[in-house]
Amino acid sequence: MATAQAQLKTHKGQAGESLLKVENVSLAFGGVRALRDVSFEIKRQQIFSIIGPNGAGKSSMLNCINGFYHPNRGTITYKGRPRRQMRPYEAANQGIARTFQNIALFKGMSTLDNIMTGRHLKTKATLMENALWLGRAQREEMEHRRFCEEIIDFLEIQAYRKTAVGTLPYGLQKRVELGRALAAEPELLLLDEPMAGMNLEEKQDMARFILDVNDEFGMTICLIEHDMAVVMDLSDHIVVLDHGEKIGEGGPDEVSSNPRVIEAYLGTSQEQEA
Ligand SMILES: Nc1ncnc2c1ncn2[C@@H]1O[C@H](COP(=O)(O)OP(=O)(O)OP(=O)(O)O)[C@@H](O)[C@H]1O
Repeated sequence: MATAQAQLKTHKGQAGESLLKVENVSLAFGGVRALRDVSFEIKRQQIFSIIGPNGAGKSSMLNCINGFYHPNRGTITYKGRPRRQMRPYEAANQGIARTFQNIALFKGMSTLDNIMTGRHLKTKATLMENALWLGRAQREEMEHRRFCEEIIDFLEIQAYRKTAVGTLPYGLQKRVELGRALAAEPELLLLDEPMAGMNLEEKQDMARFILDVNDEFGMTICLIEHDMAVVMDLSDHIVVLDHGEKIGEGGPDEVSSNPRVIEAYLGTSQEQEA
């Protein structure tokens, strides 16, 4: 039987192939233009970051990618298939998983049970089979449990597997949320501010897990993050948004020396950190 780690690797694809292409995407909420004609491409096995000041349109972009929002204009091509509109469950079915800026876990449920909810879309047994607890439902449940236990080992949260997540420190809750996203066996993992609210040690742990997920499973990761040290350390490629517009992109060196990016964002974020 394949281990969870082997299963997570099977989606690897060819490094450097286009996984997601965003072309001329615009999105407005009434008079607010959240995204204006934004284009970029995420390649397989990249760690790709979207940065920019508050209100720049970063979360709106993630919401377009995973089908929460539908762009007014433009196209998103995922695994070679262009689409204007995609519903969140379709995006999830096709291998896009996401964590949220504000943790979205079931606080009263254990770590294991929260991670198990990430396997929901992998369930093939019918409602009736589940209700009557027939053979296939039992086998699936055991298989999902084994998969989730292996994710728990990988994320080093064995000690908390039966603990209600609401009682865990913030950094560990974020790790459980990552575990739940991994349980869906995604090909594209969207992380919305994975380090927000963490202390230095928690940030270092999370950075290590993001790198391991990318290295060991070849998983493509797109993240939004305000901690520039983390972004510059982790990213292969960065896109910078400001007022809904793309104002720069490239590798960490290219982006951090781009005068437009420094003026709109890095200057202020560096001042805030000083
Ligand atoms: N559901 C919505 N309804 C109305 N306006 C929205 C909605 N979602 C986002 N906006 C607006 O779109 C713009 C971009 O917001 P978005 O949350 O995408 O920015 P962001 O870069 O993620 O910001 P932050 O770093 O503060 O999270 C903002 O002006 C915001 O108020």
